[in-house]
Amino acid sequence: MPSIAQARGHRYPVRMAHLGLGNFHRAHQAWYTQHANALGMDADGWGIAAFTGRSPRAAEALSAQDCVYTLVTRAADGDSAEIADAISRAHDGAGAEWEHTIADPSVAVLTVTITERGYEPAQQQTESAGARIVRGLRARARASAGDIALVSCDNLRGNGEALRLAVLREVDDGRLARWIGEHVAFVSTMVDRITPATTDADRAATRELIGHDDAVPVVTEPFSEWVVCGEFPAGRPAWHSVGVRFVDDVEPYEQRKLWLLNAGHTLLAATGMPRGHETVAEAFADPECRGLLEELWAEARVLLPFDATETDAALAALRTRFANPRIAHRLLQIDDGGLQKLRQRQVAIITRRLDAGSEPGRASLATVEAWGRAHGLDLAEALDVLQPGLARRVYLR
Ligand SMILES: NC(=O)c1ccc[n+]([C@@H]2O[C@H](COP(=O)([O-])OP(=O)(O)OC[C@H]3O[C@@H](n4cnc5c(N)ncnc54)[C@H](O)[C@@H]3O)[C@@H](O)[C@H]2O)c1
Ligand SMILES: O=P(O)(O)OC[C@@H](O)[C@@H](O)[C@H](O)[C@H](O)CO
Repeated sequence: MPSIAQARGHRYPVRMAHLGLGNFHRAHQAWYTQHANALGMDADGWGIAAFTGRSPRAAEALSAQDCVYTLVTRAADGDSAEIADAISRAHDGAGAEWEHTIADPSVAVLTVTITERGYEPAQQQTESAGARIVRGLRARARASAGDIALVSCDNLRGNGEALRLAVLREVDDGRLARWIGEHVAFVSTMVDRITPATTDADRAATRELIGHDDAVPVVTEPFSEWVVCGEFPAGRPAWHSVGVRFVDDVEPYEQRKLWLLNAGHTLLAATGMPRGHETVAEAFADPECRGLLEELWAEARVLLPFDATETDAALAALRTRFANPRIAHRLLQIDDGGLQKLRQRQVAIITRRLDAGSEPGRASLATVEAWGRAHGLDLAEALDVLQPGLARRVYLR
């Protein structure tokens, strides 16, 4: 393993950009890119220009150490460290470097992790993620820089299409809309790797592990998965050689991930926090929360197009992942943006079950009820805030 100091000397040429420089990007897309680079199948390798979504802080902190950082893989029985070097430069996404980078013909791929909220129109005067992407694409069209693939890596069903809509909503001129139609591919993906926010204890553990300071390490779990569906008209890293699966239909994988893992997290956050739990592992160890979680999984698994053996294997892996006591995944972090998350998770399960003529699911309703209570709403009000008319569907079956 190179040291941070050695890795700082070498930078891959920027051929990829990323919007939403958070921990997840650094543990997932950047990690797959680094491992593809290490195979040496592509002589130059792929460097990433990473941009922050809302505040410049993450870019400043990462730039201060030449964008090299420690990725700590935290298993139930110990930590291992690798030096991550696929990010070549980091910037504030609000600045002009964003347009320069997106207009660069060497840049073939833009990945995004902008959270579920990032797909909505901007509040007040802030630039929405869609508007920012359009600012970049306008510069690219002007520079005749050619095709690019936009790859959504957020926990959303049909995330490639959701990104396309979020971008097109911000386009007000027909020529640019046509250029986007001809030159921009929107790629959907299922992404999975539990990656909590970094704490001071994580920084101390990293120092212990590597023998020197890293101000911005990322701690993640051993499990990782990326399923991708779409075209890359200008090329991409050799991700297929490092475990990324390319499929014709990503929807079943998205549903499995959203309705088992993410809905499970949301249930543990909504029902675990009022019981005094702070992390996923704590709530998972509470028989009350665990019982509801198992019920939720029973409600969701019947909706999935996988055979019983495959779903059993996914659930067995999830039980191990959620029980990992060394990953301090805070329920408060999962709870943030709960409204948008519940719509993708519990509400999707409830409506699919109602569509199929089944009862809505006790555990899914209990999650909505707990979330509603925390926001001063009763169950019927919470259901209608999440989806107008849903309470009527649930009660008048
Ligand atoms: N952390 C995980 O375990 C994990 C796993 C799978 C998928 N994801 C996806 O990645 C997203 C980011 O997770 P993270 O752990 O990196 O979070 P983070 O808090 O570390 O980073 C979030 C990033 O998104 C940007 N962002 C937030 N709201 C935005 C908006 N409205 N417009 C543009 N950019 C915005 C922020 O500026 C920041 O760069 C999640 O919301 C989820 O959709 C995360
Ligand atoms: O990342 P969010 O904020 O969309 O949701 C919180 C968790 O459910 C999520 O981060 C999972 O840990 C992740 O999706 C695992 O791959």
